[in-house]
Amino acid sequence: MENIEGYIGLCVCFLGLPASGKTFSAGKLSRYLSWMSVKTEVYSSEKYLETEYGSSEIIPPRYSMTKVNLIFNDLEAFYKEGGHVTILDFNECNLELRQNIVKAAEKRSILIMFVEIVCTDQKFIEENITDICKNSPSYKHLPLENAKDKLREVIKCYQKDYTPLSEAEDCTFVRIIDFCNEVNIHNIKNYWQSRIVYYLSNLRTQRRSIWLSRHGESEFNVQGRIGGNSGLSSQGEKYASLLPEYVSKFVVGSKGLTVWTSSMKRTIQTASHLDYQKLEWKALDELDAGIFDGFTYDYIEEKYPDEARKRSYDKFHYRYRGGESYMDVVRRLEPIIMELERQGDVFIICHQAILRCIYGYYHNFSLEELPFLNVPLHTILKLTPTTFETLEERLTIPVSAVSTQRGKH
Ligand SMILES: O=P(O)(O)OC[C@H]1O[C@@](CO)(OP(=O)(O)O)[C@@H](O)[C@@H]1O
Repeated sequence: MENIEGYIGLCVCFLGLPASGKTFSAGKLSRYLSWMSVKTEVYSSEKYLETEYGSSEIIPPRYSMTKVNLIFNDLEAFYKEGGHVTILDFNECNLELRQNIVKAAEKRSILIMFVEIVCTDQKFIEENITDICKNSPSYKHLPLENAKDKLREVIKCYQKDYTPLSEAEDCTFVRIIDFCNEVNIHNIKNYWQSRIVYYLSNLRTQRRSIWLSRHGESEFNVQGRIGGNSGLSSQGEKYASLLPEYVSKFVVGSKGLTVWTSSMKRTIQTASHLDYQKLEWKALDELDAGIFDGFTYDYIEEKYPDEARKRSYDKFHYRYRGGESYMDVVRRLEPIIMELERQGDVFIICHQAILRCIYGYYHNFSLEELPFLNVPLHTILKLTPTTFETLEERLTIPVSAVSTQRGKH
């Protein structure tokens, strides 16, 4: 991330009532930025209230100037160690808190951007209340029904002095109302702020899943060759022909399903028996192995030992001569991620390196870990992002296939 002129870093400050979907959006934004190589950290502002929270008192504690300064001292330390973006998640939205934040940020040359999340969907709020009460350190020690009553009371308290952001405040903000049905933007100053607005205004906070699979085993997989555009092996064909049966069982609500494939033969063949709307994406094509396309790993090690060494030394950044690195793949997958965040039921059939990058985004793996993630052939993954983690189910289809997983060496 390039420096933001005149500032030591950017702080994205989420405001809104508890259970409105803020923590989900803040977590997703953090994952997205980290995946795009922007060093990002979420600071749970609640942590700074710990001593008072969890008592039998319903009136929630407030962030005094002293507390806001404590938070900002930590943010400052993060930027000084090379961090780029911090994300704060406040369970309230009032003028005094904003003024304290602006003061603390100005003093330290931190650029502030507010994100106000508004939700009026009672069903969604109630689901979130349950989720928070089961998972949040402030509530999970209480019996569920007591915790829910307490949180509802806390929400009422925060509602009393809720002041929406206003153009008159002269600060940068985006207000997202009811899952992006309405988005208000004010005073965006630079490239990263506009990227963040774009991401957040595509993000659907309602619970939904995506399904992922590699193509069926290919002829090249059997021969241990990388890249290429070969067709499916006989085992791969079997996988493709069984897919409709498993997809109809495993993919809930599959009527409106869209199947995304790459533009390569092996993914298109794998999807060929599926009777759903299909979309081909060039951006989902496998990592380009450049001049090594079609080679085996043994051959590369024998003929190009330096290249093999460089790749095993830093697999994420290593770019094949005339081809791509995993980092390049992440860059080209960004529009796919953006589109996925907007869409409903999607089943993606793609390739090993591509799947590792998408999977890593949803599970928040570090970039260095992506090239080693295990995504076996003939397995459907169902990922369901929630506020606190991405839930995963794996369905292995009983058709044997070679393993193409290689450990670190
Ligand atoms: O990054 P590594 O572990 O080499 O794996 C990526 C490779 O996975 C493969 C299989 O080995 O994907 P795919 O099955 O989609 O063909 C190669 O084409 C590709 O080069």
